Amino acid sequence: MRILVVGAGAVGGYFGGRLAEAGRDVTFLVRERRRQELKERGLVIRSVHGDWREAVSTVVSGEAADPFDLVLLAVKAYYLEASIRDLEPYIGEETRILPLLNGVIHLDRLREVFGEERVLGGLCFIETTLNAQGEVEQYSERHDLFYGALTDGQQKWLHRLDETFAGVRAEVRRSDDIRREVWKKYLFIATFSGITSLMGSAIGPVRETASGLASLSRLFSDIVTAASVREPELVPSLREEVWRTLVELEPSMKSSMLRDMEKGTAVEVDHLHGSLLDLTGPDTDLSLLRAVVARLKVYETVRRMDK
Ligand SMILES: NC(=O)C1=CN([C@@H]2O[C@H](COP(=O)(O)OP(=O)(O)OC[C@H]3O[C@@H](n4cnc5c(N)ncnc54)[C@H](OP(=O)(O)O)[C@@H]3O)[C@@H](O)[C@H]2O)C=CC1
Ligand SMILES: CC(C)(CO)C(=O)C(=O)O
Repeated sequence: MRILVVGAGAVGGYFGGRLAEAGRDVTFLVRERRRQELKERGLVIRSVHGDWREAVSTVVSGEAADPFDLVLLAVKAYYLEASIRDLEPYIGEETRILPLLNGVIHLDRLREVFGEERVLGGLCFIETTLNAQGEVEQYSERHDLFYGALTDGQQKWLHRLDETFAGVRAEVRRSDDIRREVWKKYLFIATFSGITSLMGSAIGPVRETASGLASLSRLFSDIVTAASVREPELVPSLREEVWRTLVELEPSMKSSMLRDMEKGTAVEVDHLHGSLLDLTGPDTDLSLLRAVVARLKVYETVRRMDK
């Protein structure tokens, strides 16, 4: 199986690195700056599960390569359109794309561009970031990746993924209902990234403060209300389970969005939170969700003004 990992960042670098570590045939689609970094230092993973450093194969869009069997897509949502253009030459008739982005609307877009059969369902739970040296740093234990079929036709293809991930140093699981898992993660991450970014804090202190906990609860309720417009049966059925996850999270846990804000990089506000507001009209009372969008938009404005 020839694998193309699009984005050698916090997520792609980690799971792509673990696949390469297990001897799989992995190439990273990168841009020029990242290629230089990887050339000089190799791909470096610093993790509670064991560090790893190795030279990796890279391709920069435009360079010739045969179509790949599997594309692991791990870019931020604001680079989705550019990455679609960049990876198009490497997609063949039999290629399957496994996206690991948070959220859901990228799936609509990928299916529109590449066709429903090519796009699998996927997601991950991992707390990683790229440090100033371009190394993947992992902060907590979880390194879980879920994949599954979004169409009946994809079911027969999944055994190839089972084989590909066998023996890889990560918790990789096939899901029989990946759509449910993707939405569960979306409700969770929209709330978790929203509240930690709004409060500028890990989750523990938010829950420890009465008004912080009330805001967390209100934001979750707003997100469930908005998401239910699109998925009226599935979303309410996930409510209890996702809330339990939010109240049981390790107190020190921060979202990747908050980490991005601490680094001063862009945030996936339109993809994760704005798209939820788009599902409802302007009169729907979603005050906490609107406050999160406003906070993140102001952050983006300040970034632009500082440049
Ligand atoms: N980090 C985390 O802990 C988690 C993140 N996620 C989700 O995973 C997704 C990826 O996030 P994350 O890995 O943190 O993001 P990062 O910014 O760390 O990594 C994304 C990488 O993609 C590269 N990239 C972007 N566009 C292209 C392109 N056209 N061609 C080649 N490379 C490209 C960027 O490279 P360049 O340097 O050139 O810009 C960057 O290295 C997001 O949707 C995020 O929400 C999900 C779970 C956990
Ligand atoms: C919460 C976490 C770390 C779990 O994967 C995540 O998805 C994110 O912060 O983007």
